[in-house]
Amino acid sequence: MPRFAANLTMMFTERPFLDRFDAAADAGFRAVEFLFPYDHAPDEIAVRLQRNGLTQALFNMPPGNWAAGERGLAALPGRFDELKAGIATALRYAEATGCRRLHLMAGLADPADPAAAASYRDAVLYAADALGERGIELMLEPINGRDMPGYFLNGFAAVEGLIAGIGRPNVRLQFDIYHRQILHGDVTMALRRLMPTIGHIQIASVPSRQEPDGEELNWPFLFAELDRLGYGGFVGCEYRPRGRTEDGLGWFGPYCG
Ligand SMILES: O=C(O)[C@@H](O)C(=O)CO
Ligand SMILES: [Mg+2]
Repeated sequence: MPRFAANLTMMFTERPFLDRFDAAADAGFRAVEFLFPYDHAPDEIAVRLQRNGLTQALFNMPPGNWAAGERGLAALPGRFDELKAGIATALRYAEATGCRRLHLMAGLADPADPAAAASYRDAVLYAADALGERGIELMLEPINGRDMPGYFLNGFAAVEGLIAGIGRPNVRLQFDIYHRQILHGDVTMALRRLMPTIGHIQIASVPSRQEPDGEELNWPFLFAELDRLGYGGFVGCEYRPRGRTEDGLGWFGPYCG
């Protein structure tokens, strides 16, 4: 049975961030993920995890100035020092929370620009080694250009090629099924082919990005497929509930507990 992680950036937003840990545990989740923890001290988050018996499945490294529209620094030439400082910050949070996976966002840049491509590769190598020393996996996630126009990592092929050629076993694919379906479709065959490189999976219905309980994809089939493929990682519930989060958890009933 897949191990689902509630995404606390999108779910349980009826409550302040730190209270969402309690709500996720009350709803039956044993793991959580979120985009960014940096508005709160590492220990505050660790306390919420511990008191609820939750595992921190994943979070993102600092993305630059998110409020100003930045979506990562890795592919931005000239931002390497800031990127390194962000990785050091993320590692402090990973240590406090016991998190074994960190996502490095690429940023808004033209994938055909050689300077952006070189910057991205250097950033991935640096992050891979910094995380690898601590036994942490580095996640790279293709994101569709409708949700994030201008994002550097806007297709699966580039990530697949990078992971295959970079020679760092802790660099893994963050396979967000929502983005995959919008970008390329063929979700099941991609899961089968890419399973050896997948370090984390995320889900949301397509196209609404709401509960994984309908629309384009057959969720019970996909969840059973993850079991057939022997996927042992987490499945992040990165969706925006249609209404109150708890009211939309009918899909989770068979997998809870
Ligand atoms: O799919 C997404 O958007 C996220 O996983 C993310 O990390 C960036 O927003
Ligand atoms: Mg995602």
